[in-house]
Amino acid sequence: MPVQVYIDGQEGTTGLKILERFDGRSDIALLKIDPEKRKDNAERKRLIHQSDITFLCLPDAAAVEAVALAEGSNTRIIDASTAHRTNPDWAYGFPELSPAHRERIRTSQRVAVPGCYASGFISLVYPLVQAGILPADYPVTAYALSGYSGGGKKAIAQYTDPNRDNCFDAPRLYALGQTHKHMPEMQKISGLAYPPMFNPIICDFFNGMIVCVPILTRLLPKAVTPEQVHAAFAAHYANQRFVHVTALQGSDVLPDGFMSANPLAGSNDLEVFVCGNHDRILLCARLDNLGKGASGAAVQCMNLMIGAPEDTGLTSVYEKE
Ligand SMILES: NC(=O)C1=CN([C@@H]2O[C@H](COP(=O)(O)OP(=O)(O)OC[C@H]3O[C@@H](n4cnc5c(N)ncnc54)[C@H](OP(=O)(O)O)[C@@H]3O)[C@@H](O)[C@H]2O)C=CC1
Ligand SMILES: CC(=O)N[C@@H](CCC(=O)OP(=O)(O)O)C(=O)O
Repeated sequence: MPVQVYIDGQEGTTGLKILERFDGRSDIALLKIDPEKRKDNAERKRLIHQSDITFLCLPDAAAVEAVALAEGSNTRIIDASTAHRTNPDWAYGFPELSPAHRERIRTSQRVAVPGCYASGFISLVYPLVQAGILPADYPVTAYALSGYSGGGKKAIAQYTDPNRDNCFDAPRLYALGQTHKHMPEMQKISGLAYPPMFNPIICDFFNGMIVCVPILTRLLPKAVTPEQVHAAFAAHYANQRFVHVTALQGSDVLPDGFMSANPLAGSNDLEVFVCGNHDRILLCARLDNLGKGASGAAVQCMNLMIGAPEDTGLTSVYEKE
């Protein structure tokens, strides 16, 4: 019997990407809303109640509303929005963080999909806090590059407008007031005592992302080398299908010295890089903001929840091990 799945927000950037990942699956039966009725609450409620799994690919306020509409049903919800990521009643949808995270996702009625920047950040900081390398009160800073699809339909329309202003040609800093919406989950899930300083940059390419976290080793209570940090990541992510700890990098990061933000586009991969030197270690996470940063992670969570192989419908640029 196929699992009945409804996507609330099926016409949006994330909703459409989830649909793409369902191509060819016979274990799923999709419940589709008439596009004319996509904001009709009675129709949304009917489909949410009819489904076994509902994905929410909506702005935060509409996601909260959808959860209220689901009341009284047994529907399991996977929310791609920011609304429930720090809510203790919801599982945080990042199975590679620990066996406990994977198990909670598998058994939960409510799963929040991590934010794209947060996925990169947490993949770097959580293992080091757990390993006792990074103290909870370390003054963590992060900067990140994102393709414009991370801004949803509105940003895509701005960037693809043939008459756009030339300010869109250049990378643009934003969230300069240090209030980016991913900061609460970055802090809480990583186990940090304070919010990080976080500076995102939106760029003129469709999808792809790098999140960077610099570590000044002289600020750490215990001496640590890049080799030890690399070993901690390798142990933490051993045998994960989608999280890859790349070889320890020297000061020249990649063969030509550049790290591009888009080679994982379309995949559900996340790569961890340990760069820099003994004084200044630079951690980088590279992912597709629409893949492991959104729809890929959402589908991975669903696979766990319905007992399907975790990688069904998901691609990796790495050979299957
Ligand atoms: N893009 C990304 O990289 C990521 C996005 N997310 C999150 O996923 C969610 C969706 O984002 P994204 O796909 O980018 O957004 P989009 O703006 O591309 O799509 C949102 C969709 O929701 C629909 N919608 C809005 N209000 C309602 C409502 N009340 N009832 C039903 N449908 C409604 C919109 O309809 P209409 O067509 O009328 O606009 C639109 O189709 C957001 O919370 C976002 O923060 C998460 C991770 C990454
Ligand atoms: C480039 C860009 O605008 N990115 C979005 C984040 C995309 C994302 O992952 O956001 P949620 O998962 O929290 O919806 C932003 O900074 O608001």
